[in-house]
Amino acid sequence: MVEGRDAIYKEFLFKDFNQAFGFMTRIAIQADKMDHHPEWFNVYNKVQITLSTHDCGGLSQRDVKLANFIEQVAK
Ligand SMILES: C[C@H](O)[C@H](O)[C@H]1CNC2=NC(N)=NC(=O)C2=N1
Repeated sequence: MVEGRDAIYKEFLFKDFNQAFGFMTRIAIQADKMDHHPEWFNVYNKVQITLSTHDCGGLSQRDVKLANFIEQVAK
């Protein structure tokens, strides 16, 4: 969870930038298909992702769905 707002957060670490960006690319394609986009920050091998639904000002099923997809890609 994120302090002070209804959102979920997770940090992912990879071997290098190529692995991190490949991960982001797969998420980006799925996110656009879902019309549900992450807030994220990347430095080299680190990707920090926050999910929330701006349209409802909190969490929705779409955040859970995208989070599950991200977990699968991270495996
Ligand atoms: C206009 C557009 O469909 C909306 O703004 C979509 C786009 N992507 C989105 N992504 C997220 N995370 N929350 C939203 O409410 C949202 N809304």
